[in-house]
Amino acid sequence: MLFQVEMTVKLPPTMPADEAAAIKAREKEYAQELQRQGKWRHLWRVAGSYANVSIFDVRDNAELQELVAGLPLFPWMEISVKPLCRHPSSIRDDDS
Ligand SMILES: O=C(O)C[C@H]1C=CC(=O)O1
Repeated sequence: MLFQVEMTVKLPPTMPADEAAAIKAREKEYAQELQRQGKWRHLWRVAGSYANVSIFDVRDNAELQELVAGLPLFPWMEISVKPLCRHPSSIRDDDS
């Protein structure tokens, strides 16, 4: 199942820089591992903001919840999710 996930990161300005850097490093490792596994299919920065638009390819809603809740930055994110299905005019083979 494909989902569009939008994540906006809101770290408190009072968080010490080294703590923020450590969380971001763990986040990067986690995100890259899910990309290698094919579960996090696309990851795009929303220009001009600390936000991304992502496409997840997961078994079901429960797996999406598990993966997203496991993000090291999860406690400081606003997240919105939209379920996707194949567009009838798409010419891409990997859209479903
Ligand atoms: O930077 C972000 O958009 C937040 C998060 C998503 C992947 C990652 O490495 O960090």
